[in-house]
Amino acid sequence: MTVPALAITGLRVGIRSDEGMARILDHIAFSIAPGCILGVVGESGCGKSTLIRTILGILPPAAEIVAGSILFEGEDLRAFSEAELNRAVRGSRIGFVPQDPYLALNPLFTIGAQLLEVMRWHAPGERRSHSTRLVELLRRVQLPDPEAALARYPHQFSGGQRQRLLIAAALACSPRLVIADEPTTALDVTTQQQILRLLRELVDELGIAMLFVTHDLGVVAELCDEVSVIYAGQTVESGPTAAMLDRPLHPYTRALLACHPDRSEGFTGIPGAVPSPLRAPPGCRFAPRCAGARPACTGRSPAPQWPEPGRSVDCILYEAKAAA
Ligand SMILES: Nc1ncnc2c1ncn2[C@@H]1O[C@H](COP(=O)(O)OP(=O)(O)OP(=O)(O)O)[C@@H](O)[C@H]1O
Repeated sequence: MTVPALAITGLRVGIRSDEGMARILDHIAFSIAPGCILGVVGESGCGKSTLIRTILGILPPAAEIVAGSILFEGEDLRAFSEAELNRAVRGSRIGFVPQDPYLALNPLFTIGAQLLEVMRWHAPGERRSHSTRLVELLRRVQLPDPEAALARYPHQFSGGQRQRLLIAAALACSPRLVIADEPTTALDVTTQQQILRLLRELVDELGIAMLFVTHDLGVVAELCDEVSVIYAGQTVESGPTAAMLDRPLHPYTRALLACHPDRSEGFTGIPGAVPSPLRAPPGCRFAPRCAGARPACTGRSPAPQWPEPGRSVDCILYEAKAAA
């Protein structure tokens, strides 16, 4: 059996505040096989950034992992020291593509200086061999005139070209997992399509796994093999993309789809807002916004159900169906 590139189970992250300890992530679970792209979807405030920070080991001081495991290629990331994560995981075995290509590059240094520094930090070696590999990478991400690009500054590239540079930076140390944080949000639609196509090609060609975090189900439909939907810090539904978009099970996934202009007849929003983890409602956190909520939904958290092979849903309505 193939070892998943990333397997997360029962992940809980708490955050201390003046109002007490809040569960910012609660019962997060998913896994990603090599060569697969998993989309993690949720509205703003659902905990997507916290999830990324937890995996990369860069939570703010007030936050801590309370329970669960994060296995990266079978190794428990929670057991790694800060120095090991820094030297051998972040930016090397796990690459990262940030959201905003305009902010992520330092305007004062050339592309060559910035990207070669990343490569030297993780793999000290001869400058010339790093340069050769970097030029190959820039060619692979379809950046025009890659040799000349090394001597240029970030402002001399378009947004799409900067995102290609950041993808090259994420791949520079041959990662086994790439985490992409809404990498196309700041781009126009045509450039977005080109970047999505490039990411798909790279994953297929290199056999790496990708965790693609987004609020956009349209992007998920185009790119991802599997989807995990999170709401208020909890995984509510996971499964293969096509099945989930055709037959969403959880009321939140259905509501998200109904908000998408390409996938709904009349545009409807979801009433209310994602609750702060400090004031999370009891029971199912989506219940106050759910059209199908029953009194039992606020009494306790739903247990995960597997109504079809490869699909999971955390909703009391499916517990009743399973028991029938
Ligand atoms: N340091 C912190 N202290 C207190 N609450 C926090 C902290 N960081 C995040 N939160 C809260 O945790 C929840 C999840 O935040 P997070 O930034 O992970 O969401 P997100 O899905 O990434 O949102 P967005 O898409 O807007 O970036 C939010 O309610 C946020 O206010």
